[in-house]
Amino acid sequence: MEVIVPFSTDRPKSRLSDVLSPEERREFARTMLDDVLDAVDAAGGDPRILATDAVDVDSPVTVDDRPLTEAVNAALDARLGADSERDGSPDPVAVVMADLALVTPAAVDRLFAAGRDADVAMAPGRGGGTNAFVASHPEFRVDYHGASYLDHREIAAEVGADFAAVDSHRLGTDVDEPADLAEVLIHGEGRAAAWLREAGFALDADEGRVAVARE
Ligand SMILES: Nc1nc2c(ncn2[C@@H]2O[C@H](COP(=O)(O)OP(=O)(O)OP(=O)(O)O)[C@@H](O)[C@H]2O)c(=O)[nH]1
Ligand SMILES: C[C@H](OP(=O)(O)O)C(=O)O
Repeated sequence: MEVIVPFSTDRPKSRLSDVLSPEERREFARTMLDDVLDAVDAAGGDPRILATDAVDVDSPVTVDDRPLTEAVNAALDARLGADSERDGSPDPVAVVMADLALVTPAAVDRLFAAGRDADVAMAPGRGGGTNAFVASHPEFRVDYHGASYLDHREIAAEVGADFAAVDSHRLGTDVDEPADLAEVLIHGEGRAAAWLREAGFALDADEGRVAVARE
């Protein structure tokens, strides 16, 4: 299955600016991208990075500097279309964000399986975002930001697409804020977790909810 992986090269991960410098945020975003690409590959997916600028990586890259929603919708137009000459449904296409540092091949495989049974199968992120989905309905399009998971469920209903929620801790954990780094240190098995340890981050379980501290 083709898997579009949106990736912003322009001031990535700004919500981590209290704990990482601009150069570190670029490096960390890149390690998360590499983890996502490895998991997609290992699950038998065919990743294509949809980036705001050139990225030096072993998978194909499409550069589109429009805002996220427009760029993803252009990719969906090209793949799902509303092509009246096509027989049956379009092939499913997945969109998986590049900041899912806990993702594993098994988690991607579950997403693919759900996408074979529903017109739209979607993994919400914490806080109501949309971390990953598979769509095979010709009219499904995205509207990211805010509680986009709820908006996407509504869009699916409006176009008459069956919708399935994919309940997954690994797909549901996008790394946006310093508190999310604790999840990466607790559950991460890839390069992002190793990068954080190398950069001096460790769990801080002294008070209340487990957080991270840097040496
Ligand atoms: N192609 C593309 N990808 C984007 C864009 N904005 C964000 N992304 C990617 O979409 C995913 C979710 O991004 P966000 O967490 O909303 O934004 P971010 O830039 O990573 O982080 P913040 O600056 O903290 O909001 C990540 O994989 C980003 O790399 C964009 O304008 N275009
Ligand atoms: C792109 C956006 O990501 P978040 O800001 O929730 O990380 C969303 O999922 O709609």
